[in-house]
Amino acid sequence: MTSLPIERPSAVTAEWRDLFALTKPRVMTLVVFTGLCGLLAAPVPVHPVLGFTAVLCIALGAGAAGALNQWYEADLDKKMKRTAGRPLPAGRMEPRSALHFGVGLSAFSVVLMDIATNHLAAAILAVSILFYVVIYTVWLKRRTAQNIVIGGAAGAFPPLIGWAAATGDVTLLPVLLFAIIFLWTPPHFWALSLFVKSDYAAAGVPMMPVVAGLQSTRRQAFLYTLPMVAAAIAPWPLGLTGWIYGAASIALNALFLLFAAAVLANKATDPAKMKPEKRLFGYSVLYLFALFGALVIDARLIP
Ligand code: HEM
Ligand SMILES: CC(C)=CCC/C(C)=C/CC/C(C)=C/COP(=O)(O)OP(=O)(O)O
Repeated sequence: MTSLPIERPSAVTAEWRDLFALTKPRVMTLVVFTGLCGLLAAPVPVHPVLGFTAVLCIALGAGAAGALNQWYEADLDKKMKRTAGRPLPAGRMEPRSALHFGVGLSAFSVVLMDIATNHLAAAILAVSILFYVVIYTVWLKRRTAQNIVIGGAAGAFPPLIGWAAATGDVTLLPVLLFAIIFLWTPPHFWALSLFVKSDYAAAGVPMMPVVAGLQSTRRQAFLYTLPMVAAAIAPWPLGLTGWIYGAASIALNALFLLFAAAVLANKATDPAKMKPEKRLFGYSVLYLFALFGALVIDARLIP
């Protein structure tokens, strides 16, 4: 019997795959989606080529920031099960290549955004990259359990960038979109950190459950959920959106509150018994996709 030849990826394919992995593609889908929604929710017609270029710049900038984050924290990533297989800790890539890739792509995304749209959008993109790399990764992540509260602001900028790219300015609605993601980040991340606490403890990263304990983290995640719900519903009573967004946001936020309350009520210390935490984390991702999707449907369907 003849055996079939095993297909191995060529070295070149494997290198491209690692460069792509350096951009944290799964997490960045939501970053890019919220940026796209900020652009589409703006009350101005946007030329498709310009819109596409703006969203591409957000994707490139976010990916570049992800690469710089991985360049800086390869030592931490090596100590955690979830991240040990990344290109740098696994030794499949030279740190210098990741640094050049991250710096080059950051500069390219900001310059292209500036040429294609306007100074404001390019400036906010540059601030987001710097915020994630310098404020979060270099400064706060290893120093304080408030790292993701302050540093997490980086991930809240994309809708502002999209809106600014379309209109050249920033008004109340995009500021509320920023606030929603800013307040969403603690329940999103702390839900996850509750059931991967041991990973962070092993790496010596002062994430909230490691520093303040499980119950305090559950309480704080719930406390951020309350203003998040208010910020997420506010655009409708303020007259900034129509009823489609209003109805969707009430339903989505009611469910978020319910899941966050279930986490608050859970007293488990064993990750195997943290179903409510896993559910809240999974739902947090779905929630943001659905909320921003509803915003665009509302903005485009209701004149
Ligand atoms: C500092 C703030 C944040 C931290 C520390 C954080 C951390 C994490 C971690 C550790 C994961 C799971 C593992 C992974 O796929 O790498 C994750 C998943 C995810 N995060 Fe966040 N996150 C933050 C903010 C955000 C923001 C602002 C967004 C987008 C708006 C986002 C979108 C996602 C998505 C879509 C996933 C699921 C990825 C998948 O399916 O694998 N995160 N986050
Ligand atoms: C436009 C632009 C520049 C956007 C930036 C997007 C941004 C800040 C996203 C934050 C989400 C993210 C990848 C968190 C991971 O935290 P971590 O680095 O602690 O996670 P890890 O443990 O998986 O490395």
